[in-house]
Amino acid sequence: MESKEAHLQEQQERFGEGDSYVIHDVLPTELAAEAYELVRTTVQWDQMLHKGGSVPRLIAVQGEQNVATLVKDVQTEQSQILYAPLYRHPADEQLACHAYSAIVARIAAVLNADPRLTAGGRTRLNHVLVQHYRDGRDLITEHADKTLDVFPGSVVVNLSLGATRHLTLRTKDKRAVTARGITQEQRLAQRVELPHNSVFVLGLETNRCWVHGIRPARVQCGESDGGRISLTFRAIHTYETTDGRFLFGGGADSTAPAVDAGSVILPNGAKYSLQPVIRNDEEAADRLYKAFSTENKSSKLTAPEIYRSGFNVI
Ligand SMILES: O=C(O)CCC(=O)C(=O)O
Ligand SMILES: [Fe+2]
Repeated sequence: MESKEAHLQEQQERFGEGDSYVIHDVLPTELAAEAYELVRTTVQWDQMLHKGGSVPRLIAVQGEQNVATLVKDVQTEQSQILYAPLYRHPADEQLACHAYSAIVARIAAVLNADPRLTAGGRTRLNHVLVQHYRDGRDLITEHADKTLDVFPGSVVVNLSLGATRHLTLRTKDKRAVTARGITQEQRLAQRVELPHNSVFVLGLETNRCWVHGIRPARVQCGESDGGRISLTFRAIHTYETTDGRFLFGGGADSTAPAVDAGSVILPNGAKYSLQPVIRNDEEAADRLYKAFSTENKSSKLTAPEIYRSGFNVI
């Protein structure tokens, strides 16, 4: 049994740096049949603004909400505080993170039960960016996913529902390619087919060295003009209290001056000090934007080198 599975895994086509691949027929048949319509009709869609314009697709953000124990250092009294994962990426304003809706929670439960998607159970897909490509014209431009808030060692899990589209992968740097005895420096490109009910697993090494995007459908080449919904699940290790006042965790600035906001103890026992969220600080927002832009371009720098001590700006 085990060797058959290992054999199948070996045969699987690998993309990017070899840590990325497609898994087909991920959701059980019944769930796969109703998921597209249920997500489309029940999710609260938003328009996302980037550089003053609407991006060409609809977006919704959801995450697992949990209750932590709030501990004030000077008091013995404890209270409870609600928090949710925080995933920061370039947008004029971060969209509100809603609790997992019923259909998204059902999908997340299936994905979280698969050890390939959770680093063998060590990480948890606690956040999703849901995107509706309404027809073949909607797209996402090439980018690297922003890993400031992503759990190191996790994978990005991108579930496709509806019409088949293709994801384009392209190396950030030129690489030496030899064809017919001639060596040239060029950016490599790969095309990944994303049919209904497939998951594209994006490994973080591929994300460091390659950008990815979804181009408009090539209808004349047989691609469908129909709607597609992608659910990009991530394991996030930065959190925001749902009152919007504090953040904590992996992507928060660990060197910020201590405040007496107290600490939180999560259900798993982990303890973090609360950092006040910084808003409307152009200088801080600009530094974060520059770091995002570096992640789009650099294959040399790792996330800790790009984001250093973290950020408290949203
Ligand atoms: O829709 C897709 O499959 C890609 C989504 C994506 O790349 C992202 O949300 O970062
Ligand atoms: Fe992406």
